[in-house]
Amino acid sequence: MLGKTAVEVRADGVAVVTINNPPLNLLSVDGIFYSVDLSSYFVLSCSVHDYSPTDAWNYQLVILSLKESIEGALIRDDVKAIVITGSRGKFSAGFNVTAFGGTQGKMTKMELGFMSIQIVTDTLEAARKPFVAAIEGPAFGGGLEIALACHARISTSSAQLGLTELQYGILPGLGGTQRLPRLVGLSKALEMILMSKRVDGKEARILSLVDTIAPADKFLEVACQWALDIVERRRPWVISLYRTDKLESLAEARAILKSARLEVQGQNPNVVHPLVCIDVIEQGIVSSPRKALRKEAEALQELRQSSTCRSLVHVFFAQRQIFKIPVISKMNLLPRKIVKVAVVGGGLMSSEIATMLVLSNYQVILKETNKKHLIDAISIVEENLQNRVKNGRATQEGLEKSLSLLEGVLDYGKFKDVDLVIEAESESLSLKQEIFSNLEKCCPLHCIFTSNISTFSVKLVGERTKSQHRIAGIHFFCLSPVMPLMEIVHTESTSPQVIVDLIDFGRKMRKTPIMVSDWKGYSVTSMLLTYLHVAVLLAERGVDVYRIDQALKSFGMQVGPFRMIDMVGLQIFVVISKKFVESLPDRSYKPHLIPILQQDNREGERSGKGFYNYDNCGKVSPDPELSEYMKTARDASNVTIDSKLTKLSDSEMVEMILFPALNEACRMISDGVVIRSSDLDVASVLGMGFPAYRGGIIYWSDSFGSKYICSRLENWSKAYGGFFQPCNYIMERSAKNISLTSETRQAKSQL
Ligand SMILES: C[C@H](O)CC(=O)SCCNC(=O)CCNC(=O)[C@H](O)C(C)(C)COP(=O)(O)OP(=O)(O)OC[C@H]1O[C@@H](n2cnc3c(N)ncnc32)[C@H](O)[C@@H]1OP(=O)(O)O
Repeated sequence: MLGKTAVEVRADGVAVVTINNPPLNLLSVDGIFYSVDLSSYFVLSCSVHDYSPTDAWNYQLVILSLKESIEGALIRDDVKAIVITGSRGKFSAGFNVTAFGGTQGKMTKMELGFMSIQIVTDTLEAARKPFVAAIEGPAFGGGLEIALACHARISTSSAQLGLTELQYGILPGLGGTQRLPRLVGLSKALEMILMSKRVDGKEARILSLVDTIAPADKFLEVACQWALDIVERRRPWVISLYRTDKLESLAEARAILKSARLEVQGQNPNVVHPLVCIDVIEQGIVSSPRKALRKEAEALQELRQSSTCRSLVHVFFAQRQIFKIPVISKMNLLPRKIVKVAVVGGGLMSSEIATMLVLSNYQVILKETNKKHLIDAISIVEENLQNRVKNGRATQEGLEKSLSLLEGVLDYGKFKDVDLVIEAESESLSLKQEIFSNLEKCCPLHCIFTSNISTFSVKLVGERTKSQHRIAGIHFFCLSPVMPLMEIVHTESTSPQVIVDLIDFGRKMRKTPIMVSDWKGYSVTSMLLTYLHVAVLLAERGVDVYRIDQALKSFGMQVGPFRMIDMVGLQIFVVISKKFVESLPDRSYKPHLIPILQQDNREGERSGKGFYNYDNCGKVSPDPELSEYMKTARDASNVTIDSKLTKLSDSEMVEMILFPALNEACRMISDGVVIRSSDLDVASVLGMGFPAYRGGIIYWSDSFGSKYICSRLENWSKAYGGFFQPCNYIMERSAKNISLTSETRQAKSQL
């Protein structure tokens, strides 16, 4: 039965309690437990079985089944110690997060307090028999918190441990705020909790989060022996909640908490849950951990109903949906191994792609036709890798290993064992078609041919081959090395196997791959470009560049648009913009300012100057000289300062810059470019730096409604041209007053 925990009492007197709620042994199956008033139940009864009318939900709430199992083991005379583990190699991935973000149910403040205090603290941690957690696979959120309350933890080296609750806008609710700092020290605990950081068993051992690591075939045995050793007093019986030896002194702790508060306020000024979490941790340190447990439960009850929580839970599930490709997912195809990748073309983009590939341990052939261009391209890869060493993200040894994976070539001689080709040549259809014909002649039959950013449809690029089934597009997002997004462009002929291979390739590159249809060469990149273009339009009409960046940062974007252009590099921005402007002139803005900056070698962060100044220590500062460039750009293009725009409030500015990007996103939904609208929420978060706590760009639109968005775009389009013209999707929905997130009548993607 779902949600059951199994108990096996061994001959040596150890009861092994196994959480058995496959596939991830979540502690609850769904949000149902929030619709039950547990507080009144637990006042009446302490046994799950006494509560017969809702026996079914008892098993929905796995933690109650766990409580029953451990209470059963505690009263048995033949049980000396208890080991808690999870079935099928997974300890527990914590609570089902669908239970969070809703406002349903009558959960009172007592309920999570009950679980945290009566079950985890008073039944488990305070038991007269020792508990040991045997951890394999994931131990996240509430799963790890149960392990923290055990008197010792044994894990495999590949186990994954973390208190990931802040990722959902809540805080650890089963005592994690109190026990983790006491086990690993306050600094480390804050780092793990505030960043929802996951560590493997090896790192957990270094942190003293686990007591020892053991091989997968022995860890349960080791845990049982450890439990018996505690009984025999050969190992310490440690109650985490009252440990103080790992905690910093009170003065140090206060200083650490103060700087953590400043940091989270600086990073995320619009969310409260990290600050609430720090308050709860502090209370445990300066007052009493038990009082803090109650505060933790109350805070969880409050936070789980917030819009931040709802948005973050939406993003969590949207991210998981992305990997589900209707039809193909059901085929159960396994990805083929990609070992060697060829990059064709020696421009800046090819060097960036080659850098990412060697960093992901792929063997790489970089092909150019011109020797000098090849040498230049390889030196850019070297420079990229050197920069990683300089800023401490890699070692010299790592750099040498990465470089050893790269080989520059001038012909196709070494393509006979290549598994994947990424063509990144300049924008000439005939050149691209010729390259694809050559690839067909020189590469093995299984090799996948892809084209990187192109204004031409992928189908057209591969037209002269007989290999349509193995042709696709790969778009690395502009900020490729930093943005964890990758687009896979499929045609109607791309085979399901190739799609599965490319999704796996994306995952191995640590990117989230989003599927888009081969549609006139425009894709998610156009959403980002529109956002950047409007920002430039406003700046050229007199709005201060740094004010624009600050307004967008305050809204929650990871970086403002001009800082982002500097990070991408003006050269790459121009290359991508040019294609966008050429193919969609009515939907793009041709920036006048950028070429003027480039004339003075202001190429962005890489050159030390762009919209900002960058010093050698990585300090970024506004440049007072920028206003001169602005003036020159205005004079050269006859653009004048627009007092209406310079008087925009910050929130009006945010809308004016983000609604056109939303407009682009809506076009992609209605044209069936993406599989589902939530894919664009993920794309905006991972590709544009849109704040996840606002749920992504489409989800966010619900806070305005289609009518408002449409009317704003219409007004701007009257004043500033077709660039702002709302698409049919928005106009139709506005006319009917339907939300932009509603899936009704959404055009179907080809997949
Ligand atoms: C009170 C407490 O303090 C609060 C909490 O416990 S909050 C919960 C903390 N837990 C987490 O953050 C774990 C989140 N999950 C994960 O990171 C990953 O699922 C994992 C690393 C555990 C496994 O990854 P992987 O093997 O790739 O499986 P994945 O596809 O992600 O998940 C399998 C299914 O479980 C679902 N799932 C995973 N974790 C879930 C969770 N915590 N709640 C609800 N559903 C979850 C996924 O959506 C997916 O559903 P689907 O099959 O319908 O698409």
